[in-house]
Amino acid sequence: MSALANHSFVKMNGIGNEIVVLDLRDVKHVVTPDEARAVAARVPYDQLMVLQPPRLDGTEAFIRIYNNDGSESGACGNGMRCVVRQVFEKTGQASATFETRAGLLNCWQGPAPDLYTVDMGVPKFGWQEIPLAEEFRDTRYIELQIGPIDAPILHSPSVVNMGNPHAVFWVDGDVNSYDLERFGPLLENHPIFPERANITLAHIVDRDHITMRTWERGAGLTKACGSAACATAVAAARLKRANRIVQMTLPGGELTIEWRERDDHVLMTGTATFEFEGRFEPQLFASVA
Ligand SMILES: N[C@@H](CCC[C@H](N)C(=O)O)C(=O)O
Repeated sequence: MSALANHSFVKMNGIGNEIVVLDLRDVKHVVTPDEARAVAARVPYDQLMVLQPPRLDGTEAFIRIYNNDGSESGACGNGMRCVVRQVFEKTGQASATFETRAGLLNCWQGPAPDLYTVDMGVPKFGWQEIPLAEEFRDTRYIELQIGPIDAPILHSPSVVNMGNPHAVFWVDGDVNSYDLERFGPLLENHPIFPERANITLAHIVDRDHITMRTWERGAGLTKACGSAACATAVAAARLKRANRIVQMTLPGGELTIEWRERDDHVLMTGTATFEFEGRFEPQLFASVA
């Protein structure tokens, strides 16, 4: 029987990004793609954040991040804030370090009681780090052969790795006026992205404010993608079109992103909302590997 049978979970959201938090620190079990998809069929989520026993001294947990298609990612900003809130409410802590596949993340409560900040680390810009399938010396803009997509503005994204791959397409005006549902999957799976990519449309309102919308790798259209907000803020600052502290407006809410001058770390601040707790019925995993 699956180790997840009868296990408790918590449903949360990070400004509308649907998150399930599953604390498996008491169980030696790595969730399989089939189990991740079975959980999504029972409790629809964008990302499943699984806490595994810590592998390093001084860390709270090793976090595995699953998209609802069963694939794994190195980063999920909104999901991390949900994990942080859960852990802090249980332990009374106000700061902690977590390990992810992309590295160590320092997290803390603040600057207001309902806000959580995650240090998302240092962005990467090298074409092999994103990764891209071929060499681009300058990743502030890359020329993409997009093919049959009938959207002429979608051609030169900025690309950034924020623990996961991101392509940011700069658009004028309302980010909702583009058919992201149609061309998101084509761009996510474009051959230039060997590990696929998260696809964002972003509009720079002014140097302190950006609006954006994301088609997520492995999850589709979501109300918010925290790592995409970080990638977008950093890409805009790299192009000298925005300041290093910016307000990001996503369909699900607001995030503040700071690309810290002194060490190039990206700090993401926003809320994390509790929805409900539950327990998985054993039969959910009956036919699962
Ligand atoms: N919603 C997330 C990003 C989740 C992972 C992403 N879909 C990927 O596969 O890289 C966020 O808030 O960062």
